[in-house]
Amino acid sequence: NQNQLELQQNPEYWATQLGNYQGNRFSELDQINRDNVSELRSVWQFSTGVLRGHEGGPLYVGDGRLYIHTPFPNKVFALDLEDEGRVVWSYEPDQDSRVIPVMCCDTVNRGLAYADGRLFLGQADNTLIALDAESGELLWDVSNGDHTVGETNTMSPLVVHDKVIVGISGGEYGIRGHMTAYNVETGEMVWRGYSTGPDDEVLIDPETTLMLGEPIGEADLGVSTWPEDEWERGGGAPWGWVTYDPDLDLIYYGTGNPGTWNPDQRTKDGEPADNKWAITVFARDPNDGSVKWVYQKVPFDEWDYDGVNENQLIDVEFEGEERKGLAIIDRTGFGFLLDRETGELLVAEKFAPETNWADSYDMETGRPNVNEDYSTFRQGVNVNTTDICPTAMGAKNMQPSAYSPRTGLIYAGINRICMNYEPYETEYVAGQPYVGATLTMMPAPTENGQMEGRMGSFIAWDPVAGETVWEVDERFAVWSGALATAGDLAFYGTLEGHVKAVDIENGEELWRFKTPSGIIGNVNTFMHEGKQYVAVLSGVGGWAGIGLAAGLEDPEEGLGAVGVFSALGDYTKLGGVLTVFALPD
Ligand SMILES: O=C(O)c1cc(C(=O)O)c2c(n1)C(=O)C(=O)c1cc(C(=O)O)[nH]c1-2
Repeated sequence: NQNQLELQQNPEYWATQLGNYQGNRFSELDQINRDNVSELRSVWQFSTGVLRGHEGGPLYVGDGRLYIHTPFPNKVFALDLEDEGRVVWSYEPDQDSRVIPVMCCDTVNRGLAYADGRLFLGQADNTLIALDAESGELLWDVSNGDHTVGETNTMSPLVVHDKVIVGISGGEYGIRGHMTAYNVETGEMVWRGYSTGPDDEVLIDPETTLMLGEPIGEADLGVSTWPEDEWERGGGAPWGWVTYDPDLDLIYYGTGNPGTWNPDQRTKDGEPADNKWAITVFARDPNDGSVKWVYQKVPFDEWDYDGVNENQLIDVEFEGEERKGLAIIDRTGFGFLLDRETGELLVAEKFAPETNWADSYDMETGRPNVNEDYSTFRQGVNVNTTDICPTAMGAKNMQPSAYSPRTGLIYAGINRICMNYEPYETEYVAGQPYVGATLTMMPAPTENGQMEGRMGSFIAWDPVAGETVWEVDERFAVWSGALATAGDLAFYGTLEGHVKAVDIENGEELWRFKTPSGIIGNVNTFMHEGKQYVAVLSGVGGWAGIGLAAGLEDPEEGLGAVGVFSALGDYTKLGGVLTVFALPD
């Protein structure tokens, strides 16, 4: 989209949730920098009036307003930046509250998209809407799914050309994932590509769609790699972020976990089956949805390693050659680097050293070398496989990472937790959970000098060398999106509610501020009338904060999240607040 591209190229704006199409969450602004960040102060705060987890962040497109959103009921606010956040307009959709209990991981929403004077929001109940940014008036709405069968929406749409592209959630309800494009002006559906099923519905051509750089060759793997009709309940919900390369004209996203979490129900002839195309990176042509290449990160998932984490598009030098790279800080604990033109796998190394479900990746086949001791399938149904690292939450969840072209490093908040996982036989009932596993979680083992019992860290990752350059321990999982700036700073939030700025070179903490609630949103920055601002939504929740958000107390509830984060309530409580920071005049 030409307007979105122009806005992204202006460093004063923050026009899309990930900062640019490439997903880099990097700002060229340097008014706030290493030397003065200690003076950064809150200039105003705004309470959204909504209690549960606040993900995503504010957009700024140069019109003197911040556009923010909330979790269910998905209110939208336009706030006047020149008048301490005065509400210019607000919009509240009318939604069926029966969607709340079918949202797996809190009633979160990852934010608005913007282009050509329109704001786009994917409501929890799958209604995709376009609002007039000037007035807040509803321009059109369209239904992208049915919440009565467990389909919901939490993701932020992405505008590419004249299309707004949106996925769907419901991997824990046996839905069939898809990515869909709608016309920006009318809301009319243009294409839909499913994650599982026959090629003509996934929009794969086995003769031309590549896998590891070669044509797939075999037809309908999205059907044949499942037992019977299990692909119809196959999950693969693409509920995370979409990135876009304007030169190659390709969009990139990953699909979530396959159907039930009980691997035994996804075998063929009693042996593991690939369950394609769950946990797969898709490169699609945004014009017609056709698939250019696929890479399945985890064939036959046994741990809920949803593959939806953001695909950062970065240009790298790899073995002496310039490559158009795609980097992932993946849920599996591995940092991947792929060629984004062909889908070839270049690097797969552990960024969370405790990762034990696989020892490594076979770079020829692109498959993980699974460790049988932690294979929940080999250990068996109704057997509790213990001390698997990372947990089903992944070594990194949806919290988007940042990339600085100045350092060539990726900055990410990560999770340091491990789990016990016991699969059990489950039956599909539309609109009911289709999970089939019981989980408990505990802090990952620490090494000398690391914070005892720490459950998170903030890391700088070299995506080409496949090495962690520095890391900072955090008490809880870091569930907030990172920001990197030309002021030599990296920012992130913590579940206790701190927003922190660290030295991008070594992770040394230079500034912190305690917001009113835990942070699972993303730190954004922009400039208005010569002043650089930093802004973040706080409001604890998400899967990590589900105990607080949904009032759960049994440690096994929230699939083990309630138990491992039970101490969180000692540090923070619920409540959505936008905090805007600037340097003193
Ligand atoms: O498979 C799915 O459909 C699905 C959806 C979502 C979601 O939409 O929030 C999450 C997950 N899975 C999931 O596995 C997960 O770890 C998770 C964390 C969060 C969050 O916002 O904190 N959402 C989700």
